[in-house]
Amino acid sequence: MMEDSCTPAFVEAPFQRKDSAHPRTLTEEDRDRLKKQDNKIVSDFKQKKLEKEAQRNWDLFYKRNSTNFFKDRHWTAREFEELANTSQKDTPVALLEAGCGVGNFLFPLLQENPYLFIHACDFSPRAVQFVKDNPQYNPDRCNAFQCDLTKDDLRASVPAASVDMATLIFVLSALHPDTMRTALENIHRVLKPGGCVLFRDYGLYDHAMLRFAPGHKLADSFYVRQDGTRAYYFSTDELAKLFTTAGFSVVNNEYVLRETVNKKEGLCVPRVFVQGKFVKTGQKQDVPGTEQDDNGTTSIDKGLDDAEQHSCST
Ligand SMILES: C[S@@+](CC[C@H](N)C(=O)[O-])C[C@H]1O[C@@H](n2cnc3c(N)ncnc32)[C@H](O)[C@@H]1O
Repeated sequence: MMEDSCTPAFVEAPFQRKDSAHPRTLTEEDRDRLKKQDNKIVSDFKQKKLEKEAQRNWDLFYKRNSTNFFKDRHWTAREFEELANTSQKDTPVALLEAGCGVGNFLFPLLQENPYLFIHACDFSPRAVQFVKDNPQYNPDRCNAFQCDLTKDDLRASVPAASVDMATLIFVLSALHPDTMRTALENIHRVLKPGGCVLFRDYGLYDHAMLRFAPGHKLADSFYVRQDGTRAYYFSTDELAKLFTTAGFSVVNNEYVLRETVNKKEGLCVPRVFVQGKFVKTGQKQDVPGTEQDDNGTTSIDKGLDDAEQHSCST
């Protein structure tokens, strides 16, 4: 199985995979934590403020951390065979990295696969500037631009139906659930017919989700970190529904279980991620009840610090 440079050591967790049923068995303690989170939901007023300040909070995140927070993701070509450099490919492949951050995904990939051209966007202007300032940034192979996936039409920077693949790596979880479909439809417009989205993000009952203290829950599966950035924890079923309603068909969609080492506490923690491949079909389905209900804030016990709350080192 895949190994990642940003995690010193991990082993695949000994959990069972059962179709679309969730693979993790919750303990009494887990259930208790989830119940306590429900006792203190973030107020509507604060929720609206978080939505309004989403861009600012991510920009401040990059102001604090610059390019030092996320480590380069060297695992992606191993996890997604579509990204691998195969000798049969001699024509350029266009890729959109939606929510590119400071380029931890795109620079290793550009190095690995010489046939790729990457359009890379993020709604943090600071993150985009870090990408452009990277010595590896080459405008002949990369087009970095600022964009809010939920508001700005991607076609202003990427020709319609021109992209072979799009990647969403720990990005959709940062959006408010009500805006996820809009973001997917936006990506749909720039994909070629038959083009695909390669997806990896936080999964339901991930360790970080269970560790949120009361006062951090915004809605079902949706939380706010200490720094004001938000995180949604997906089930594979709702992910399938979301992509289907936005005009994609499901090729792969599964939970990925990992154990990561928390160096600070010397602990091995169970992580749950979701990984999938979704292909553009062109037909959108209106599934009733797609929209999430909106409910309306330190962490249980000692709580998680910023690094742990953002941890996605897989
Ligand atoms: C966890 S980072 C992932 C970055 C990158 N994909 C990687 O793998 O390193 C999530 C990124 O999503 C971006 N983001 C959040 N909401 C967004 C939105 N509405 N439009 C565009 N980017 C957004 C954030 O600025 C942040 O850089």
